[in-house]
Amino acid sequence: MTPLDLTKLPDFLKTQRWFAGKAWPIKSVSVVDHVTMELGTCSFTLAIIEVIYELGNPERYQIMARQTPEGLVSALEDDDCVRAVFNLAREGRQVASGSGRVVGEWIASTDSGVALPDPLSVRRLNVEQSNTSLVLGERVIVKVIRKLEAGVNPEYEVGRFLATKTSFRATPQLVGALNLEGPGGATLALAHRFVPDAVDGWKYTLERLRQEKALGDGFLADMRDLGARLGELHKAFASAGPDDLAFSPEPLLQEDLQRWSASIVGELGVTLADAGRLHADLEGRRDGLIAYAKRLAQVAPSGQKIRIHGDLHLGQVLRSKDEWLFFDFEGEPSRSFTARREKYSALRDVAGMIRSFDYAEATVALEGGQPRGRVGPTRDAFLEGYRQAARGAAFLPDSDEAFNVMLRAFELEKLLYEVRYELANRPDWVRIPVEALLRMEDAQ
Ligand SMILES: Nc1ncnc2c1ncn2[C@@H]1O[C@H](COP(=O)(O)OP(=O)(O)O)[C@@H](O)[C@H]1O
Ligand SMILES: O=P(O)(O)O[C@H]1O[C@H](CO)[C@@H](O[C@H]2O[C@H](CO)[C@@H](O)[C@H](O)[C@H]2O)[C@H](O)[C@H]1O
Repeated sequence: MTPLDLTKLPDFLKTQRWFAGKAWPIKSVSVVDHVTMELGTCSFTLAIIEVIYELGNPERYQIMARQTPEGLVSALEDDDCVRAVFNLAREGRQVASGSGRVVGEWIASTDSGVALPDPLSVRRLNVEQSNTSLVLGERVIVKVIRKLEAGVNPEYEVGRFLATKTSFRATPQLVGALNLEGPGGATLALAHRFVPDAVDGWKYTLERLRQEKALGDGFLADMRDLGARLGELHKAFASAGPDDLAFSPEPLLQEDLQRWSASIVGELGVTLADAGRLHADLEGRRDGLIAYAKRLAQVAPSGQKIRIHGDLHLGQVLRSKDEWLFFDFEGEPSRSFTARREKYSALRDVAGMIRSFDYAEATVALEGGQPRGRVGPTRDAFLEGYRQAARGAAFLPDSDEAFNVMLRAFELEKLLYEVRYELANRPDWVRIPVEALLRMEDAQ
């Protein structure tokens, strides 16, 4: 097989949808590890490359490509190669790499439900995404992970935990994975059950808000259900035994609350410094907002820290057959894997979803002046479902007051994250979290 022409990599990267560094001048690209894949009719190079920019931190990416006289071509454009990559996981095969090995894994306990058609069709998911997803036989969705981080991938770890250690099924089950073991170790691909005809929660909610000026009972019942499923997800996380160190619940201590509170105050400083130039009126809210974070440090500690979803919003749930399913457990993309794997208060996920209701209402209002005021009932229904499902759980704070103070502080934390996220990615959207910050009443 012709080796890859490394001098062509920067140009190749700039044409790839998943490449996050398009705006930055590249200084150099080097290969950290590679595998020559000779898989039946398909041959290509799987390479882990490191991109060094003129400015900023280096990034690692996975490419699966082959050299042709016309230039580099992605192997995933070839259906046979997609099937061959999938079969590495399906058959639990191993292939040596330059400094480690690629290990395929098929999760036996979920196998029985995945009857794959033969021949196995391949469909590319043409959506804006930071990875590359392919649907096989309309039964399995394989996500080839592009930007690689150091450490254990939370989406792999959580998917494996839920599929093998719990009976929680409100999620497309993880059925297989490809991991690179060795010095450049990383999760390379994940295979989940594909949910046909699913609509994501964001599209679903926007549609309902567009149609229903006054929210109907059906929509509020769906939101109650969403809350209940989240309560069950948290109960599944909290069910880990004491030997499962990555998942077992831990007591929530005063120092946790103090650490989280200090971190929110720090994020407030950074965020107002960035956003304050565009939205001068935010500065006047600084003290009022700091009070929310400070109240968090004064709460009497109760409940537990558990593993959580970590980046929960309406785009991270699917609606299919009148059921909600949670997916994409990779956590907030801007944080390190270590930070995303930390145990936290479950209320952080609750706050994330509540923020999404405000985003949905603001989006519909911007489209054509639909009335405001629908976040409150949506939030109430969602919280009612959550509290009912999680009632008596050891991970929840032991008083309503602590519940509310913590929830408000995590809503503020998410709002600040959203301001930074929007400034970096979608400046036109920054007004949504900024306006919500301006609306926050003074903490009691
Ligand atoms: N199991 C699944 N079944 C059906 N559709 C899915 C499934 N998982 C993901 N999707 C769809 O694929 C899109 C991209 O998946 P996601 O895991 O969010 O990729 P990325 O992390 O690259 O953004 C999602 O927005 C969703 O619409
Ligand atoms: O889905 P990702 O893991 O990439 O999450 C990131 O992008 C989200 C936007 O796509 C962002 O979510 C924010 O916008 C949503 C509407 O597009 C809204 O529903 C969310 O509530 C809001 O936070 C998310 O924060 C970011 O991590």
